[in-house]
Amino acid sequence: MTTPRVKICGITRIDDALAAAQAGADAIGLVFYAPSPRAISVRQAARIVAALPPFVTTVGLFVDASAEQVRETLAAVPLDLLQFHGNEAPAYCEQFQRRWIKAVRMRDDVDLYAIADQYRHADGLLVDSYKPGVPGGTGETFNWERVPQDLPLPVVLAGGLEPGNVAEAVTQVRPWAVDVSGGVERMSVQGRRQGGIKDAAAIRAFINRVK
Ligand SMILES: O=C(O)c1ccccc1N[C@@H]1O[C@H](COP(=O)(O)O)[C@@H](O)[C@H]1O
Repeated sequence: MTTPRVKICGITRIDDALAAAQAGADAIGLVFYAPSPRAISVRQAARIVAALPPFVTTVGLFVDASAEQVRETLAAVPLDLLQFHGNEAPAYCEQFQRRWIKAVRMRDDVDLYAIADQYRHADGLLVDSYKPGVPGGTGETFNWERVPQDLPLPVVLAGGLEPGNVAEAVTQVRPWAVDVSGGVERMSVQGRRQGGIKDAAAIRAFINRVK
């Protein structure tokens, strides 16, 4: 089995981006979706990308954004890949002349073969948990048995991954990559995740478990 790539999503601070890179992350994700606790401004995103060492893929996450918002972001931030996490149609995703992946929220009726066919020009399918009213970053897992091994697109597994469950997830699903956000965030004293603030030790533990 190929060792899965790791994307650390929801980065909002330069120090967290550098911690992810030093721990061996293959990609970082920047959330351009205002309602998210991990939302980032274009200006801060540009600063983070400029601070990164080479060979770390920069991913811009959008949720049903206008095409203008995506274009304006691309003009200011050198993103390598776009992650569409809403209800974007294939033609919309293809218009930016940039590599892209499509997120699929695993509702009960989802047919991943049909979606892979519909989004056949994507560079990958990101499979995430379904929670009504929450487009992503749910911190919840889903039934990994629902992800077939023979999809025609690279699979990025997401949804509630953390250092304690990622090894099992990788063994079961054999994804091309894994994506984590909440599972490597700092905890408050009340035991709540601090949206957008990462925990360097948790990032290291997560990547060590995968690799
Ligand atoms: O991180 C967010 O706040 C977010 C908001 C809207 C859409 C997607 C979002 N994040 C993505 O959700 C999955 C799972 O996150 P988690 O590990 O369960 O917290 C992941 O792909 C993030 O990139």
